[in-house]
Amino acid sequence: MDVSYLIDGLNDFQRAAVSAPEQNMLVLAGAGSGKTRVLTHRIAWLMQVEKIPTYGILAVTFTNKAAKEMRGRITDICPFQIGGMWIGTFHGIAHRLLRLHYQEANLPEQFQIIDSDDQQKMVKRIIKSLNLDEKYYPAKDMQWYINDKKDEGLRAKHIDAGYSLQDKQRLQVYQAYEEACQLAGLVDFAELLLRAHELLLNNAALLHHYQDRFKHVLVDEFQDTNKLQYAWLNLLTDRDNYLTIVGDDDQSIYGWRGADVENIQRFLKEKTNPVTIRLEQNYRSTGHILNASNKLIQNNSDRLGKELWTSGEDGEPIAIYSAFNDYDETRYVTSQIQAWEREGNKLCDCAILYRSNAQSRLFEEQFMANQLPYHIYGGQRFFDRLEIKDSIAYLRLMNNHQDDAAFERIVNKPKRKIGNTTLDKIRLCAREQGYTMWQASVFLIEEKQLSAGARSSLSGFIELVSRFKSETSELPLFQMVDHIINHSGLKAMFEAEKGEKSRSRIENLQELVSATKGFVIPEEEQEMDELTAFLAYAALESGDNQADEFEDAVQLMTMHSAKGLEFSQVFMVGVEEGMFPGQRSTEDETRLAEERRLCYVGMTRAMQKLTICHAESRRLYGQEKFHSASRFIAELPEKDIHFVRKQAQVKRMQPASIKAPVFNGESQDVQGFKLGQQVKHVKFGEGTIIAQEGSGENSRLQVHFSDVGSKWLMTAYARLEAI
Ligand SMILES: Nc1ncnc2c1ncn2[C@@H]1O[C@H](COP(=O)(O)OP(=O)(O)OP(=O)(O)O)[C@@H](O)[C@H]1O
Ligand SMILES: [Mg+2]
Repeated sequence: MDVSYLIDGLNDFQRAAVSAPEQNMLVLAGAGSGKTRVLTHRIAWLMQVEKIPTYGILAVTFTNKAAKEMRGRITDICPFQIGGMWIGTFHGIAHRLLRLHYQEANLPEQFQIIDSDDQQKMVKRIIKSLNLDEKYYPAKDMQWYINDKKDEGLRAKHIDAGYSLQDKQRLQVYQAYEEACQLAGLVDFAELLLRAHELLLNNAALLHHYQDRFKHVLVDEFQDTNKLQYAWLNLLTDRDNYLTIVGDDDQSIYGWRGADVENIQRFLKEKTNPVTIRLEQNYRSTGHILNASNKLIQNNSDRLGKELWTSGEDGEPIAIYSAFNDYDETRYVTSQIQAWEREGNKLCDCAILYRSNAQSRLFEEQFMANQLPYHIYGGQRFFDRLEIKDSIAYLRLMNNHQDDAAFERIVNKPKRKIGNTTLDKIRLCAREQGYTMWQASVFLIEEKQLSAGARSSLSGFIELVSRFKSETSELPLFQMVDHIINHSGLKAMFEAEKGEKSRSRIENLQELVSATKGFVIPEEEQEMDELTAFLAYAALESGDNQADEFEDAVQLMTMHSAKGLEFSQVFMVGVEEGMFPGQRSTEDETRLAEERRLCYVGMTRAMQKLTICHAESRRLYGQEKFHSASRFIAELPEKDIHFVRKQAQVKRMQPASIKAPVFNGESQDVQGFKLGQQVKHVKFGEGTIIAQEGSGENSRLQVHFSDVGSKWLMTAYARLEAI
């Protein structure tokens, strides 16, 4: 078979990696050097040249989207079906293993995955049930504590209780939480991995089976694996099989979540004869973008060290836009995107990257006003909407009566007169008897330990859920969901609420029916029944695969979620001291280095055009904040950047000298005033209009006065005079 097409278009180093003999291998290289491409071609090569069957390959990626793309790319370059290949995220793969081997993993067959929100609620209930004060043990902190320990591979029983009361009680919460989850058959995200690791660690036969099966395990974005993930990979490839890792230490951006870049060194030390291949040619970005990102990252110490070059053109210098404020920043970006579209480019080739999700709001408003289609990644997932979580909780409880998280969520939803007194009794009974909420309810009903009213309401609920199970057991999934939505009272409850919000909730319920109708069990997950596979999908799906992804729309996302992606034109916004790097990161070298890596990730997403924006003032949490440009901007070489409005920079240093700012963005008239206009106020003196909000009677203007600084004024009452 002629496989030269798999290496033809590659450079020598890429080719060496793709066609290497079977071995443990590290591909260490900077952004845009073709790591992901090499990984895909390597998989195709292994199958065609080394004759590794599809089921002999396990590929791990960072997101579901990346997994889907990788499957697509391999399909494109392979002449045969690759259905049996395992490609997924750590969570997805761990989940499959646990489903397949739930008994060995000591889980009930119907175990369910809980998300972070459910987890927090569970932790909260545990803290309460242990009579601990949430002031000293905030549920969120305890949740972090638990997940952190799990990421390190530690169960409560492995941890030394220590001497302080606080340590002891935290451990007590962890232990009680573990017990509650075990009883209810619930598995949180960190638990998926921990169990999957223990599953292999404690079952030699199973471990050998998978070691024999997966001849090659290949991992993309390896720099962001945590200790436990590495331990699992290491264990799985500890026989006559091989681990290939692909990564870039300069792009390690999840340290705060336990990712450990030391894993690269561990790999080199612990695996047999690891071979390192470095790729140094960048194919993604223009010369200016590449050079500036290289220079930026050189400000970090402790790097493995890489230099990237490109044979491509220098392109345009990076544009630095100094906005007056956040509105100005938004308007500028919008006008640039409109111009880009007018030049015949596609909107989906254009991305706006920010440090935190909250920054998307102004862009959304501006895009809506300008009728620019946009897609936000990492916004609220469809499956996280309240009404969808409610419906899914019914499905879960029907599927597994012991699911306490689902029970708590819907026992009184819609209201069926099961109040807190009854619930507290159930919780107490559950704790004392070691029961789940369901078991405790049945017990209390049978033992007649509740008031007649409470008993009848509670047995009504228990019967309802049991009935659902028998009524729907023969139905296809979408009819099952339809039945539940209509007969649980959920739909009627939202209908009774009236208003825009409830209308959209009802539409979403309909959408859920459609989603289940269109749901196909992935080819490689055929062992699961439809309901189980769907519930897993709802829990693990990233929310970024929604239909409008295919629409031509501007892409908005955090720099974290942009990892691995590329766009012709990129805007990085809010690049200010206090925002990026964030306030807390400026006080800590390690955090600052991680922020710089994030900046490197952001910049290297751009192929042709990169614009970095910062705003001199910004409304945050209802307050006006003044920020200077980020130190990261100052770290870029002069020759690779171009200030779009240098004047604003000068002005920032000497605020008193503001006279006639040049305004480049679009501006609309607000009651006769325009952005950038000079005005006079009776009390504050002379100033410049730097922002506007709202329209007509309710409009407000922000004016920067030479003497007193910036003030927001109601246009209608400020009695401003144009000068
Ligand atoms: N040999 C090559 N010839 C032409 N284009 C290439 C070559 N290798 C990679 N590319 C292209 O360069 C771009 C970057 O490749 P890829 O996404 O694989 O890089 P990466 O190293 O995984 O980047 P990141 O670190 O951001 O994940 C892609 O558009 C890819 O198709
Ligand atoms: Mg990549």
